[in-house]
Amino acid sequence: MDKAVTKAIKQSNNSRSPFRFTLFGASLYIISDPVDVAEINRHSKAFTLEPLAKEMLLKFGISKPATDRLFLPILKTPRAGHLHATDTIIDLYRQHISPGKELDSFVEGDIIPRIAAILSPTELGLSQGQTWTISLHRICAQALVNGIVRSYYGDIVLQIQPDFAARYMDWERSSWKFLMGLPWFLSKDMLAAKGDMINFFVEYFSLSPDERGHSNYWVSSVERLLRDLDLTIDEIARMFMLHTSSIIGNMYKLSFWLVAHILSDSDLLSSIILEIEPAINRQTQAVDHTYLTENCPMLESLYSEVLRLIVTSPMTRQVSSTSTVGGKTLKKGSKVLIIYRQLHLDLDTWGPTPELLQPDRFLRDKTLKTNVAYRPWGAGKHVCPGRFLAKKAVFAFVALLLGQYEIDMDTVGEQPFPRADLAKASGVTSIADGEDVMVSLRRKLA
Ligand code: HEM
Repeated sequence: MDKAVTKAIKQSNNSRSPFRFTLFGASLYIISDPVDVAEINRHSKAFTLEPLAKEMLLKFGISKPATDRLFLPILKTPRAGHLHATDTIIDLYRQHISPGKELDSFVEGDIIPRIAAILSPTELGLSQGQTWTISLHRICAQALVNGIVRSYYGDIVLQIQPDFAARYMDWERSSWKFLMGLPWFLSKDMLAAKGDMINFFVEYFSLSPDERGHSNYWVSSVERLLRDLDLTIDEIARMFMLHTSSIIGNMYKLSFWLVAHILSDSDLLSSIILEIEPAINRQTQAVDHTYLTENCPMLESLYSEVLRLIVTSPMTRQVSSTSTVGGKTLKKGSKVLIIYRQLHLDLDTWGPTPELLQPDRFLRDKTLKTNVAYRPWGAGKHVCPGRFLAKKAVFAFVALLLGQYEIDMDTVGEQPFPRADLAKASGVTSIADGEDVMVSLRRKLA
């Protein structure tokens, strides 16, 4: 999709005005001017997500009556007031993982201990002096898919699905077939992976709270809400599968790109190790996540720069009242498509070679983070509620990996920097097939 849209923008003489484009048979307006994108994000009533979200739920197997109930205002929830269940679920994310005590206790009590356990020398079977070679993609998925899923649903996940990450990857690899509506006989792998994921959640939500042995504010609040709306267990499973994909779908890929960039530049590696060192205790595996997010300017700048280059998520909205954007009239009922990558490669903002990574770009210019051409988390009503959690989890992962191990990209065979698969537009860019890198780990002295 990225290639097709870039080509279409070039064919329109790099015009930034909204233009019509046909994608997989559907007609859309492509919006690529950062100012127009900001306009659309500001007017969430005129450019709405609701009909598209409903379409997705129906396609994902939620019945029509249940989908309708998910969009009816619920008055009895004290905080939610007039919100409907779909908005209430987003509100619950914000209550749970916006900066504050709830987020800190989730990060300290669940997230860091689980990532630390997965990355511990004992778990990896590494004794002092030994070197171990492992796929970087695998270690990122172990820590930031298995670790995060267990933080949300508890360690019972291990019993229901010991390698949740591997099953999730099967779904991620094949989910484009679902999105494109391929017939069943061409989608057997996707259907099997989707079925495995749904079965996991059916099994989980069939357990009593005692049997689960773990409770998470967001999971139990959303479960209660969906049960109150009389969704079936199968529908509850499907809803959680969709949301769990938002929770785990991007952090492991972001960590992969972040660590790959750090390892490919020895000066950058040294400066980041120096920055994170005070935040990690190798003996206890304790991580000071506040220190990491407040006192590591180079890591912070690199994180912002990597996000700029790897967030490809397309944002779709439906025009609910005829509006003018960028001098063009967009008719009610039409759809708009914003590809964040187009903003993030804007020549006026990022200079003549926007595709090149500059680790200290955001350190040199502190205004860039709020520039209209920088929106890795979206903006407006639908801005990502998980951005604070994502940063803390990814920084903790980087600190636990680089703080505990001497780590090298395996240069046997002279691996070039891994290529991204820009054809799959799913949030953070995936690693192209066969582009994983091997890294060798040696335990540092405690
Ligand atoms: C690297 C990590 C992540 C990236 C790059 C990312 C990116 C984004 C973006 C660009 C949007 C806006 C989409 C739109 O406007 O249509 C979004 C929305 C969303 N994100 Fe994230 N996200 C990440 C992590 C997370 C995490 C950890 C969670 C939950 C724990 C999460 C939950 C959500 C949800 C629920 C929405 C929909 C919000 C709404 O519709 O109001 N994300 N994310």
